Amino acid sequence: MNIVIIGASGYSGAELAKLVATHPHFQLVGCYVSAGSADLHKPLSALYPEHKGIVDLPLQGMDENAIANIAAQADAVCLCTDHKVSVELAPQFLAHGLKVFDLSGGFRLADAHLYEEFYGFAHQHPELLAQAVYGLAEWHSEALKSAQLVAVAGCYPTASLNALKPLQQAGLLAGDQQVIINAVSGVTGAGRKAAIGTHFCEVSLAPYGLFNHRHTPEIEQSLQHPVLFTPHLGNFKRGILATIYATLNAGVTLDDVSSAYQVLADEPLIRLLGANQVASIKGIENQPYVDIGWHVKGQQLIVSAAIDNLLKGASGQALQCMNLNAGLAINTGLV
Ligand SMILES: NC(=O)C1=CN([C@@H]2O[C@H](COP(=O)(O)OP(=O)(O)OC[C@H]3O[C@@H](n4cnc5c(N)ncnc54)[C@H](OP(=O)(O)O)[C@@H]3O)[C@@H](O)[C@H]2O)C=CC1
Ligand SMILES: CC(=O)N[C@@H](CCC(=O)OP(=O)(O)O)C(=O)O
Repeated sequence: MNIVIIGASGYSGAELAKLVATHPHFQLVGCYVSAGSADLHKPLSALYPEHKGIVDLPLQGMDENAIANIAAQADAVCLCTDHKVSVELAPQFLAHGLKVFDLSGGFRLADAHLYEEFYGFAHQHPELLAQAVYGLAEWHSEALKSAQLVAVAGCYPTASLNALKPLQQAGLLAGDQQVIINAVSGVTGAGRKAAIGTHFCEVSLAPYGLFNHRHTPEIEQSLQHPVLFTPHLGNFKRGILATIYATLNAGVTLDDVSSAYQVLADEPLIRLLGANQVASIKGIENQPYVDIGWHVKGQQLIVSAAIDNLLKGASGQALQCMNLNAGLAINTGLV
């Protein structure tokens, strides 16, 4: 596949550019930013010196000729752009027959009305929501093989869902109890553009998005179980640690929980740390995995799950989806 990345100068786009450029079967044929970008024409490696010799392609602008130029040279585009930009761009590429892998939340929710409530805009292409395949790679591998439009799963949902879906699927979670998810993200989760809230000297561990973060409906849609999700911003660069509290059905044992996780045992990018183990940021920084550990006391369950937000939470998982779509092993180019 010849691949173009839009939003290549951002944190997830730059990470994905490196993964595609070093992939054994994909070719990176273009890197794009907005038409008025301050980084126009610079090689990506001028912004990210660690990419030197790996991705030296220049950043091109999304001007009026860009869509046609990209359609002439690429088989697929990766949208590493803001949700609203992705919603605007995706249909234009689909109309040219290109595959679209969108890293934003623009196509993740099935109910268009939720976009007004949780994203703050009315969705302009609700007809595409039913067509989009949710890119939680390990859980939708069959549908991803033939998808034209992939809505790569969000970062917090990726950690939370891989930790909870095995238990939900095995019927272990008490149906009348909310699951509580407290998750801490590094600052790269907020993107590259400067803002006072993510300024190094201003960041202090604190919750945000209480009761209204857009990942709540995304998690609930896939889990089919109510959650109380609270994200936190931490003063570190990359990684997400989710600590999850749930009530188990009466009689469920630690062994039952451990057995339920075996559904993921053969997945190369999921590391089951096991019972009485905890996941950590250190374990997954710059790694493409999700790490999961669990503890049980009576009916109480605590699960910890960790991912690198820019890899398993964004570009790594996008590459997993692209691998499946191209008929390759899910971990090609990752491990
Ligand atoms: N960071 C993370 O951990 C994760 C991010 N995501 C999602 O991925 C997407 C990108 O996030 P992130 O990498 O953090 O964002 P950044 O803010 O770091 O990067 C955004 C990129 O989009 C470019 N851009 C802005 N406007 C346009 C436009 N109109 N046309 C083309 N390119 C444009 C920017 O360049 P310029 O402004 O110079 O044009 C930049 O390259 C978001 O939707 C985010 O929600 C998903 C999972 C995790
Ligand atoms: C720390 C921080 O700000 N994180 C972002 C989530 C990361 C992201 O970009 O969200 P998606 O995975 O939905 O694309 C936020 O809470 O909005």
